[in-house]
Amino acid sequence: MGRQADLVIVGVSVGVAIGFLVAVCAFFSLKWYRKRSHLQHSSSTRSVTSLPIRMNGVGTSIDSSTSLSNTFSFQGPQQPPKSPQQSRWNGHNKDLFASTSGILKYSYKDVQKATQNFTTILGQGSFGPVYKATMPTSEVVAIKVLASDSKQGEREFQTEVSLLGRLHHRNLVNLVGYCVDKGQHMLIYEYMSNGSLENLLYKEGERVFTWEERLQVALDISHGIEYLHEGASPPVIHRDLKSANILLDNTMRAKVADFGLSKEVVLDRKNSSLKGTYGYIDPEYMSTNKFTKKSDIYSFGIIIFELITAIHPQQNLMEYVNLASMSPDGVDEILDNQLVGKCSVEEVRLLANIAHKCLHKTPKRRPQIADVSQALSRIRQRRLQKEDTMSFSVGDNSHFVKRIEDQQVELSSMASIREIEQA
Ligand SMILES: Nc1ncnc2c1ncn2[C@@H]1O[C@H](COP(=O)(O)OP(=O)(O)OP(=O)(O)O)[C@@H](O)[C@H]1O
Repeated sequence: MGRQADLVIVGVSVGVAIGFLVAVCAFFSLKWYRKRSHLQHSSSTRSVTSLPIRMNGVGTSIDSSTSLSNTFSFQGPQQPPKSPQQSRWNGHNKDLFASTSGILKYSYKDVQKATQNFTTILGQGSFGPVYKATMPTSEVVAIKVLASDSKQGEREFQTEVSLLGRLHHRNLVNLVGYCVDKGQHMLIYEYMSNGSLENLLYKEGERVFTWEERLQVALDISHGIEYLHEGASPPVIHRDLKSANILLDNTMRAKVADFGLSKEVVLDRKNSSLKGTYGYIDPEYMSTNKFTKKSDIYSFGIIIFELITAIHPQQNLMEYVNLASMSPDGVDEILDNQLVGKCSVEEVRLLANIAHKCLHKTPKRRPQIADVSQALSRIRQRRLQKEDTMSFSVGDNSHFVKRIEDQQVELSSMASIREIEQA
């Protein structure tokens, strides 16, 4: 009986011990499971909702669900080689593109707020409206909203984002951000407070546009194109150079805008396969359908004549130019009224001569953009030298005036000495 009681006690103790062990194991397993599932949850939340990135010194976050990863691939020279860790995070590479190219990605909400719910319209282009906006970084920008029903617009949007990510020059309008959210595609550019060259030349009531400013604008455009043709790798042909695509900043320095957004030309209300804008298109391109750098040079020649004459290419500019070219001083007759008597006729003729070369019928005989820049620089240097000579001669006169004044002082003091002696 006593032995039986011992056995029961041992059995109960073993049972209690096993039960305790099982309970302890269950407790720790539960704790470990909870910890693990929490970690998994937080890491998946991070990768699905937002990626914190830092660009241009500004911290921001990108919504990975709206990344461009599924729509196009980017292979710019500035993209750093992928690290093994990056390759594993394949789904987020395009967000890294946004950070490496320095172009910020904004949400629809950000843009809506920055444009005061799209009420600050600057103008309407063929791709959609453009709004003025102040971003959370307090930078003032221009936001181009691409029409959502335009398939071509979407393709061009992708082209421009990838292009501009690698193109930076002081004479190009910088892309500073973009938004692809809620079915909308928007491009965010630096704000150019003096608007387009087209508005400056043709809108009534715009400020006086001096000859010196026009020469500088021509040189700025030339440098912008030079960067596209000679500096970018691979080279970029603009395809839609026109005064509406030249924008001016607060100091009246010009920048080339809208590369990557060239659109098809509408002829007889039908889209042709040609790209560009009526009045600026190289006739050689119209007949061969081959667009080269020299077609951009042609369009630039037209812009130079706009600067000289303030006649719009869609208002028979070329007819006036051809008529004027029949006599050596013909260009004086078509000079913008604002400039008459306020600029050097010699300089006008030199500039017209450059424009004529750009418009040569045979593309091969048109100058390269670097030659155009040089020729424009020479006109400006010439003017600066002239100004120097003039200021030197003005300086000489003042020297003579000073000497005469000194002599007068000397004479009068001599006279007063004589008066004293006589007294
Ligand atoms: N970065 C900018 N800063 C200030 N204003 C701008 C900027 N970009 C465009 N605008 C203005 O917005 C208007 C529309 O510009 P947009 O580039 O869309 O069309 P466009 O070049 O005039 O015509 P198209 O689309 O037919 O080429 C123009 O009046 C232009 O001056």
